[in-house]
Amino acid sequence: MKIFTARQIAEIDAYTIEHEPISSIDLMERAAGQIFKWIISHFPAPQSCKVFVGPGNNGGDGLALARMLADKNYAVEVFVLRITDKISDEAEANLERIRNLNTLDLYEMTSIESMPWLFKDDIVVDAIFGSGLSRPLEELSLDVVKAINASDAKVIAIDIPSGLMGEDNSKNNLRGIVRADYTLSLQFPKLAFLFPENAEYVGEWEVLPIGLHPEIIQTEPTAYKLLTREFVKSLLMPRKKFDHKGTYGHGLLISGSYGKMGAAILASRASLRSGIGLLTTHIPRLGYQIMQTAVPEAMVSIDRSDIIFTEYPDLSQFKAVAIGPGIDKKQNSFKAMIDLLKEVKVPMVIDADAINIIGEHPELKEELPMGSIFTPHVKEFERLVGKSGDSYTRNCMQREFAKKHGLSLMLKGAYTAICCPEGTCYFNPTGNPGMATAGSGDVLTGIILSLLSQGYSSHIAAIIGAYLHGLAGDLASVDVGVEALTASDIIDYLPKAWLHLKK
Ligand SMILES: NC(=O)C1=CN([C@@H]2O[C@H](COP(=O)(O)OP(=O)(O)OC[C@H]3O[C@@H](n4cnc5c(N)ncnc54)[C@H](O)[C@@H]3O)[C@@H](O)[C@H]2O)[C@@H](O)CC1
Ligand SMILES: Nc1ncnc2c1ncn2[C@@H]1O[C@H](COP(=O)(O)OP(=O)(O)O)[C@@H](O)[C@H]1O
Ligand SMILES: [K+]
Repeated sequence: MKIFTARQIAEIDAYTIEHEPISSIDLMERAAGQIFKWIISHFPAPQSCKVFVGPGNNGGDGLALARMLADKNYAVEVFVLRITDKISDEAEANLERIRNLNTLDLYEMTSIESMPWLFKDDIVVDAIFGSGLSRPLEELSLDVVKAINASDAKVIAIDIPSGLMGEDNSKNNLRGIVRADYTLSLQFPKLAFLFPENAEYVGEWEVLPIGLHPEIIQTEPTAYKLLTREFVKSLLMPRKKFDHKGTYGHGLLISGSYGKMGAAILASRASLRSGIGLLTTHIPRLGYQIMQTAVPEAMVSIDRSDIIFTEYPDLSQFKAVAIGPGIDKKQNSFKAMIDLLKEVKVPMVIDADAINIIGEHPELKEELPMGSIFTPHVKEFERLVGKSGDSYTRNCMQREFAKKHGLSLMLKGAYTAICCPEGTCYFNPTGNPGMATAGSGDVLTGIILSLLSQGYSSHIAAIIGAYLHGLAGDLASVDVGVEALTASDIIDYLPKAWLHLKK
């Protein structure tokens, strides 16, 4: 699913109005109708609704919604914030439609003095500003937002919480953003919803389709996409009857050190559960018996060191190489890593301490093999790319780094972001907080190595890997819950995740 900027959404609205064609007021009616349907199914009447309305079309949506709710016997009070004398034509038309209704109460607010008391059982509809917000809130709208945030009422934001910018909030006044319980986004999610620091404003969000024109949605370019099952499924390569294990490639996993052999086991098992033909896991000597016992399907390559990574096997037979899970950052590992980066010609997955080593030795950035995949979490990302104060800026840095070095850079988190060398950034919706547990990143590395070995190109391996990993975690959480979920559970649910993805 494409994610557009606020400016693009305005263009898509305008295109729809001209080419469907549909009048702006009817499109608004459609939007309000969708929100209305959502509210009556989640909060059936009778309920007390207080609708706060701003000067633009977001306010217009709120006014149309208020009429629909009143008609359905909700106790509706509408508060029109008189922020400016100008009010959009569609909002004005909807205001006219309710002016003489005796099924609702209409108030004009010129100062915070007329702010109503908000009760715990009230539903507050936030229709103050939508995607047309151009600057941080001030004066009356800021005061109203603060009052809404101070209440215990259930807050439903139309399209986007008022005060939140669709993309860049690095210069916003954070006290002037509605903290919604639910955000009902029209047709598309906003980029800002995917950043962790905005979760407290957005609450639970849902996308409500309003029938914007499919032609422009298809042709309008965007750098941001949210992964869907259909899209990920379309990337899968079918297995053919006469395929053999050579068809699915031989991968090399360099993993583990003294005290961290578990990482090698988790990544190996995940790789084998994701379709790889042959797997060799290179580990320090002392891990030999552990590996052979825990993962009999994997071949084992033994380092001369008992406890760390210091060398690697002949690379000619491998279709992909992954390095990182549990390797540590000792000096000899760093040296072996330099040689490896110089010699490798196949795509790599670079994770954990392998990322940290490159972060500590910036000169290594010049050696990064093209087409590789980096899988940092935020801390590793900062060591590799640099620090930033907010997620939007971090995302810009991430896209820039991926382009500059010609690689896929995946930033792991609740909406893992995968930035590709050509500039697109995909966000992964699968996964849950149960996956914030030791070793779940190692599992991801194993899955991606497996996909690369099978011949998937780098960014596609990253996309399928992230989606499948999160899906396995989601399916596991249904049975074991989020608290008890372990990285091994993610591996155990990979079979179900594959079946679910291919359904
Ligand atoms: N026909 C359409 O274009 C549709 C628009 N829709 C709704 O319209 C919204 C976008 O409408 P608009 O573009 O009118 O934008 P808004 O409703 O967000 O309002 C923007 C207006 O507020 C002013 N403004 C912006 N920031 C301000 C600030 N900080 N303080 C004071 N005034 C400020 C702007 O100058 C502009 O007049 C969407 O979020 C959605 O809810 C939906 O009805 C679907 C159809
Ligand atoms: N709240 C969350 N929602 C969805 N996925 C999550 C969440 N927390 C963690 N994950 C996923 O779990 C994995 C954790 O990786 P990482 O931090 O490297 O763990 P480790 O180093 O313990 O292996 C990532 O793929 C991340 O996207
Ligand atoms: K809003």
